[in-house]
Amino acid sequence: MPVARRVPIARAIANLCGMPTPNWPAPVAPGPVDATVALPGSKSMTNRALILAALAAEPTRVVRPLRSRDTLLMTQALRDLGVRVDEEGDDWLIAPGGPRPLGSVRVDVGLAGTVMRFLPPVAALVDGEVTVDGDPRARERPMRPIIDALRALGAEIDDAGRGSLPFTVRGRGALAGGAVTIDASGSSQLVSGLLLAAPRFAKGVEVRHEGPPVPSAPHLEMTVRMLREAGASVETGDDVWRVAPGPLRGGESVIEPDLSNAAQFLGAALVTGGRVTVPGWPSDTTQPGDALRGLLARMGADVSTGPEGLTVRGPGPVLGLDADLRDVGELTPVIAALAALATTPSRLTGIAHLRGHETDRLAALAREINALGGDVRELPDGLEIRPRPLHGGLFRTYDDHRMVMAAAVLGLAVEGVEIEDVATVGKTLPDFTGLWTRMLGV
Ligand SMILES: O=C(O)C1=C[C@@H](OP(=O)(O)O)[C@@H](O)[C@H](O)C1
Ligand SMILES: C=C(OP(=O)(O)O)C(=O)O
Repeated sequence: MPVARRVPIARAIANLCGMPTPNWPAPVAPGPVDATVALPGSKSMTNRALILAALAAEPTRVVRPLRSRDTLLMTQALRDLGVRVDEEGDDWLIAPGGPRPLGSVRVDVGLAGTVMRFLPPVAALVDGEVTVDGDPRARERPMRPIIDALRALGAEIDDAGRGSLPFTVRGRGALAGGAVTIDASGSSQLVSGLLLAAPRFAKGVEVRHEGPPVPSAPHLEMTVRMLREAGASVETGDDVWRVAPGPLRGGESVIEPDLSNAAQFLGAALVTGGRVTVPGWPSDTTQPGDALRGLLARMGADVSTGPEGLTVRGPGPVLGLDADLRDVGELTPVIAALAALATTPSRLTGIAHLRGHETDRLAALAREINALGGDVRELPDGLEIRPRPLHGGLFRTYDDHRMVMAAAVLGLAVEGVEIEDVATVGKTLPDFTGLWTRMLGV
């Protein structure tokens, strides 16, 4: 029986017996892929749009948002703060006027960086007590700089001295705001979170970064652009961002397809010598996934854009890559998987902050690719990957959606790759296995 057919039957039996979901056998590509893959909305844009809408003075329609664990956690968290979020067809409608006065509530951020960093500044505007917590791993992700910054801006936060989740924000219905200096080298989201809520701080905010470089520059541009589109006045300089106080507009916030989630599908074209088109690729975007055009071209792909979208073809061997991925860190797991299948070595640097992501991604990628026979060496801020023939085996995923995506890319070319807890991919792409098997025609 073909590998892909076994999966639903095994899962159905396991579900019926109350057993844990079995590992997912990653399908080997039956030949060069030839597919068009329409992708759901961007996680990063959806969660920014929701925060801005919650703080706006007018109703907002978020058009074609992503529905996944991270964005559903955000809608629930905002509802917990008294914000009204309604479904209308594919869209979400957010009513103005929130957050509202509360007694005390608990908010679950799961493992979502965007929720754990974007929500607390909104909680500081609430008249009430908001306890913020998440998955066990969420308690290890960097939070201290934003807790300290919110305190410096006037918030009362009880974190029992931990500097991490869980903590309680005791809001008084308003926040003074003002100037603050933070070290955001651990995550750009620490800056984005402060900026997104700042139009509602009495004095707005000036955030200055001091420390090693801030990662994920495009995500900061996304924050600034979406704030400006919502009517905020934002000034930027070298490692400094200023947001003036003022009302936010509502209206329509149209969510682009998630370009970071295109990585594995476009990568499949390269690995199999086929063709994949992603429709609706924006011509002007702040999404870091847009960098895939250049990165995949350097790895040997033929990349073109047209009215049908972005098309990647794999005309020859996969080439290794020497690249600083600091700006586009979330692309690393899939790029590392492609590098493990390449014909020449790769060196990926500038990504020390990935050790604070869903899991320590540098350690996890090295361990799991090496468990399949690979040759990956951890650097303090990256990975060195030398191609070696791989074999099948279990690929553990550590609650990390992008580890699932990386494993699926390896499985295209390596017989017998079993992906642990494939459902964890639902953090940003719940229909991943459906999209993947349809792309492959298996
Ligand atoms: O602001 C955002 O939407 C994001 C910023 C980045 O975080 P880091 O700067 O912590 O890498 C990125 O990795 C994450 O997936 C989404
Ligand atoms: C790092 C990521 O997520 P988060 O928003 O939880 O930081 C990611 O999606 O790769």
